[in-house]
Amino acid sequence: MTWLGVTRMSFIEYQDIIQDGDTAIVYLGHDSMFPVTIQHGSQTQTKYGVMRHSTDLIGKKYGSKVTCSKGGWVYILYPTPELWTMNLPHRTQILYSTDISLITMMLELKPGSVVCESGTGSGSLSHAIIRTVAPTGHLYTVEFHQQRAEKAMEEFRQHKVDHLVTVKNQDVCKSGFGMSHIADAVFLDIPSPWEAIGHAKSALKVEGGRICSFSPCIEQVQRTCRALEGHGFTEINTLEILLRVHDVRTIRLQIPDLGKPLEDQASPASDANDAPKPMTYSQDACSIFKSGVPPRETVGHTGASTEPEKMFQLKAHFGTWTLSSDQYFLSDPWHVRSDLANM
Ligand SMILES: C[S@@+](CC[C@H](N)C(=O)[O-])C[C@H]1O[C@@H](n2cnc3c(N)ncnc32)[C@H](O)[C@@H]1O
Repeated sequence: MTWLGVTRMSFIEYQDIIQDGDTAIVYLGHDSMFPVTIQHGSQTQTKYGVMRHSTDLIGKKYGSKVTCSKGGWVYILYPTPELWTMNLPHRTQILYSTDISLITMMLELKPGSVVCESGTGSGSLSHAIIRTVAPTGHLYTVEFHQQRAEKAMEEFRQHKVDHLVTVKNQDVCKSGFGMSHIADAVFLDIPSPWEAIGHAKSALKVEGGRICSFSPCIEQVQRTCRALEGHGFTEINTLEILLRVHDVRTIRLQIPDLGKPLEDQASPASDANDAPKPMTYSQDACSIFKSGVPPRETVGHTGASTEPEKMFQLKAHFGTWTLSSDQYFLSDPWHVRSDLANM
């Protein structure tokens, strides 16, 4: 993409040099980052002092260590969908990268895929989908809250991915996605997904489309599963993904004293009548190991709440269906479901 003769930053193509108009991520540490729009003449305050965009940022390489006015330093990072998810302005609850990775895999998204999504929310998942389906695929995302739809479109333009996404401001349960039989995949993150299953089916391609609906409550999951079954979806699964981060610890273990090696012993036979001796350990000799220790407790949710005390149980469920003329088949082509035929 070109702008005034130079390549402009885009969330789907890496660019080396920080330029006026870019969205960059200011990295102060693993738990301390924020996004900034680079602008000639602007400045950004950090706890390490001020950064002047014209002199400290524009023209520098992404990944550079930038020293602020009080002497401390930060890194300026190129924005990826993962970094955006960690730093975006929240207008709603959002999906995080753990769930996004499972959703991307189970929906079999790839470059060229056509995807329908609702609701757009804060655009966290949308950015990841757009990066995956680029450069030839497309995301159609439906959001019934007007300001959220407008803000998402503005961000897609700013991030130079607007040619890969269409935002529609409508109620997906009433008006659907506004297309028929072209989507490879549909994703739902709305309070009443069961009301949108019929529209999702109409949007999906005639054979082999996949759908995923993400819900925090098991009652929502049950209603959606029933709706999926009723509309002829097959292979319906309910999945939960739990992230287990291992702490790396350094452990010192004493080395047991195993005696002399056999070849150094005068005569192995001389020890034959000796009773077994208790294991002894050398006082000084230790081996140092690195060990991965799993957490004692695993947080039972990975999305829908950023506050640990609000622990929702999250379920994502997936269904695939294939349709051939007037009959529905399971994905095993030998097995025709007679109860779904003629639906
Ligand atoms: C939890 S947020 C989605 C977050 C999004 N997945 C993300 O990662 O940023 C749910 C969104 O769905 C929208 N929504 C709820 N019901 C809807 C409907 N029937 N049609 C369209 N949008 C709807 C809400 O306005 C809200 O913005």
